[in-house]
Amino acid sequence: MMVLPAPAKLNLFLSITGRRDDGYHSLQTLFQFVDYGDSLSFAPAADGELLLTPALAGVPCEQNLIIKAARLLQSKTGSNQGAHIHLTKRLPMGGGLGGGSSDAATTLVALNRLWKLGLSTDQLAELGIALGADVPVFVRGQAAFAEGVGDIFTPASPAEPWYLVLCPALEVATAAIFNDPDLPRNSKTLSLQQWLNTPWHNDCEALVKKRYPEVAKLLGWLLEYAPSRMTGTGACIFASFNSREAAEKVLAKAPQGVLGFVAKGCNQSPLFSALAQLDTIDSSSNTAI
Ligand SMILES: C[C@](O)(CO)[C@H](O)COP(=O)(O)OP(=O)(O)OC[C@H]1O[C@@H](n2ccc(N)nc2=O)[C@H](O)[C@@H]1O
Ligand SMILES: Nc1ncnc2c1ncn2[C@@H]1O[C@H](COP(=O)(O)OP(=O)(O)OP(=O)(O)O)[C@@H](O)[C@H]1O
Repeated sequence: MMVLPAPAKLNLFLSITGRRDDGYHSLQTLFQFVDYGDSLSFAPAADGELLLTPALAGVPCEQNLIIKAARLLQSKTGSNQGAHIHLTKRLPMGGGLGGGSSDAATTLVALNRLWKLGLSTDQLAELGIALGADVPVFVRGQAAFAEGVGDIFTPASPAEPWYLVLCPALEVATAAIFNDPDLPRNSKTLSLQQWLNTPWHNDCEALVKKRYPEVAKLLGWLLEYAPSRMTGTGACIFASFNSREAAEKVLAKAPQGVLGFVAKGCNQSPLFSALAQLDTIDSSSNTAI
C-alpha cells in the first residue's frame, strides 16, 4: 500500500489580466504549497476495478476527481490495472485551497507509480489539465509563478513563512466568480521580478467579500493581527507569521465556529518529499535483496 499527501496550495497573489474568447481568464498568480492537506492511500486491485472510500458528501463517486483521474490514466494508457483508494479529507471544498485538484494530482502520480506506467511529469501534467486548472502545478510539485490561463509556469522560491489559514463555513463556486460582470479583469501584466517588488493582492477578493459578508468580516478580523489575503476564488483566507507559535496564538483567538489550521509554506510539494522517501525505502530494500 502507498500512502501519499495531497497538500493545499495558496495563491500568494492572484491578478486577472484579461478574458479570452473561450471565456477563460488570463491571470498571473504565485502558487505555494503548505504542509497540510488530504491524505490518500492506494492498494492494487485486479481487473481494472476502481474503488474509492469513503464517498464525499455531495460528490457522486464518478464525479470525484480522484476516480476521474484514475479513469483518465486507464484510458490514456490502456491499462487494465485497478486500485482501492482511501481518502482522508481535511481540506474544505470550494475553499480556494485546491483540494480536489491536489487529490487528482496525487492520484495521477501515485497510480503512474503503482501501475508502473512510466509516464513523465510533463505527460501527467498534460493529462491533469483536463481535470482542473490547478492540477498541473500539483503534479509538478514546485512553487511557481503561473501565467496564461494558469498553465504557463516559471518555478519560484518565495519565502516560506508559517501561515494561519481560516476557512469560513461556505463554498465558493469558482465559475460563478469568474462569470460575475463585477470581477476586475484589467490588471497590468507584470514580470515576476516586478511582482516581487510590488504589494500583493487578489483580484477576486473584493467581489467575494461583497457576495459573502462573512468573508469580509473574517478578513477584517485577521488583518488586525498580520498581513492577510484570500486564496484563489476563496472562501479561505490566510495570514503569514514568522513562527508556528505566533500563528497558533491567533488561531486560538479565532471567532467561534471558524475552522482553520496552521501550516508551513513549502516551495517543494510535500507530495514530492514523500515520494523521495519512498524512493529511499525502495532502493534500500533492493540493496537488502
Ligand atoms: C483561480 C484558481 O483557483 C487559481 O489557482 C484556479 O485557476 C481555478 O482552478 P479550478 O478550481 O481547478 O478551476 P476549473 O475547474 O479549471 O475552472 C472552473 C471555472 O473557472 C473559470 N476559470 C478558471 C480558470 C481560468 N484561468 N479562467 C476561468 O475563467 C471557468 O469558468 C471555469 O469553468
Ligand atoms: N476529491 C475531491 N475533493 C474535493 N472536491 C472535489 C473532489 N472531487 C470533486 N470535487 C468537486 O470539486 C469542487 C471544488 O473543490 P475544491 O476543493 O478543489 O475547491 P477549491 O479549493 O475552491 O479549488 P480551487 O482553488 O482550485 O478553485 C467541489 O465542490 C466538489 O464538487
